[in-house]
Amino acid sequence: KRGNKKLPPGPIPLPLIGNLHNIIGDQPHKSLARLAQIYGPMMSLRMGQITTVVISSSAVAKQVLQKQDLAFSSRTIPDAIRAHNHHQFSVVFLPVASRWRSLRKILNSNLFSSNKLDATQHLRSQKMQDLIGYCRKCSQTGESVNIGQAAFETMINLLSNAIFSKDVVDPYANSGKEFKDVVWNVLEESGKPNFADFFPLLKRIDPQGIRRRIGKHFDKLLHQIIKGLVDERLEQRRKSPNGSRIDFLQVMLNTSEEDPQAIDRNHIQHLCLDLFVAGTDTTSSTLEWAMVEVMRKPYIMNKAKSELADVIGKCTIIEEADIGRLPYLQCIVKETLRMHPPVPFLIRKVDQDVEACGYFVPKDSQVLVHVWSIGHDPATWEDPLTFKPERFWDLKIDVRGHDFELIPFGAGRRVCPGLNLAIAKLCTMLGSLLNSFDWKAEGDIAAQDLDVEEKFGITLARLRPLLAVPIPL
Ligand code: HEM
Repeated sequence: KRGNKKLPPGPIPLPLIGNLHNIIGDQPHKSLARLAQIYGPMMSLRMGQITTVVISSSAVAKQVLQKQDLAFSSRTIPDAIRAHNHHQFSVVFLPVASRWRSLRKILNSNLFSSNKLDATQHLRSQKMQDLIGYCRKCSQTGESVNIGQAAFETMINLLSNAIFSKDVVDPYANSGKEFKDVVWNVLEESGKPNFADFFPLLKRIDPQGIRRRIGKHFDKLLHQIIKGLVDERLEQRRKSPNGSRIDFLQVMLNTSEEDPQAIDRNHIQHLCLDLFVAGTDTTSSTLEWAMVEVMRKPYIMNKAKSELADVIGKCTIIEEADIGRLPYLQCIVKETLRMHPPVPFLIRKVDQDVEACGYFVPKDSQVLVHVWSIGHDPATWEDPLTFKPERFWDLKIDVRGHDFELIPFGAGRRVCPGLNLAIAKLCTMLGSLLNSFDWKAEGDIAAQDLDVEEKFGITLARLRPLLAVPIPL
């Protein structure tokens, strides 16, 4: 309590563990949504020793992410992320200050601006052809495609082409497995619950703790694989200083030479790691959910296929320029992001005492904006548990962080910088898969019976990978 302002309401914490018993389990997003129905859209809990404020309505989200954005713009740093001091270099975890600003500016101007995205469209189109080629090969042998994994590999190569102008994974030859596996290991370790995050005192007993576990994967990705790619480029630049290649690595190295304050060698490597970690699993698990939902409902599958056939023509790969003419496809992608946001909570922190919505939020509180709950709020969404792309026909709610009823990419100054790329890729991957093949579930399962069980980790993925057999049209 401060003055006449109190902490938001919440369940009574137990000694030591606080409210961990209220949320522990494999579905913490659902446990927190249930608690919010009792305690309201702004509630407080103790997660071990950490005061946590959970925001579960669009109105309160708008207050903290738009009106008081700066006060809520830091992030809690999980202990794992301190391995190799990643938090001191990472655009995802740096506080909103000059270093973070210059990294965001480099990303926005040189990788994600609409001009840059237009100019690099052909590279991504090639990766779509690789994905469809891979599915075609599976269709000839009758093999199933692990949709999430195929999309994960596609995203890795798509990013590696934008950054390094090369593929780092070859799904046909199963080479480049190391790169893919290391990115996956980093993701998996970062998603594991870690008691040191709830009980900072534990860090005194074992200061390295989880960092040892994740550290070796960070080390491999940062100091061996990414460093190797950067070294290789520096060598090429030495040999031919007037080389004409302009990819994101080249831009970062040029910027670093002109203004070492803006970005240095360490930041370049950590930024590459950030992009592979933030941009791959988020996009591939959303695509997997979209395929599951479409396969479960034949009327959605047929409607999407007939839109694609009418507008683009059957068996054609979808280009980014086509997306504007495919409104139903866009509705499917938005509905997937509403039902299955890969990032169920925005994780923020306040660095000072703050007052918001009449409550007191003490310095260093963790703040969770409950994206999943907001997207399932029955006050906004009729029949929220049903997958219904049609709801977006006449609805002017978008996913880009301006409409607080649906914020799968976050909002405010920390909004996801890769959102336009992610939306474009979700539409082109889904559209191309649907337009090139019919799909059936592997084994004896009827597509309509595919389950929607979730696995809570670094992303909210499907519990079992979707294995689907492509049938040539
Ligand atoms: C479906 C795909 C994606 C989803 C749902 C998603 C979602 C998010 C969310 C919720 C945040 C936190 C925003 C906040 O706190 O307000 C975020 C941050 C971020 N995302 Fe994405 N993202 C996706 C794809 C991508 C891609 C493709 C990239 C880049 C290649 C990317 C790069 C980043 C980065 C660098 C941040 C940290 C931004 C910062 O803290 O300043 N994301 N994303």
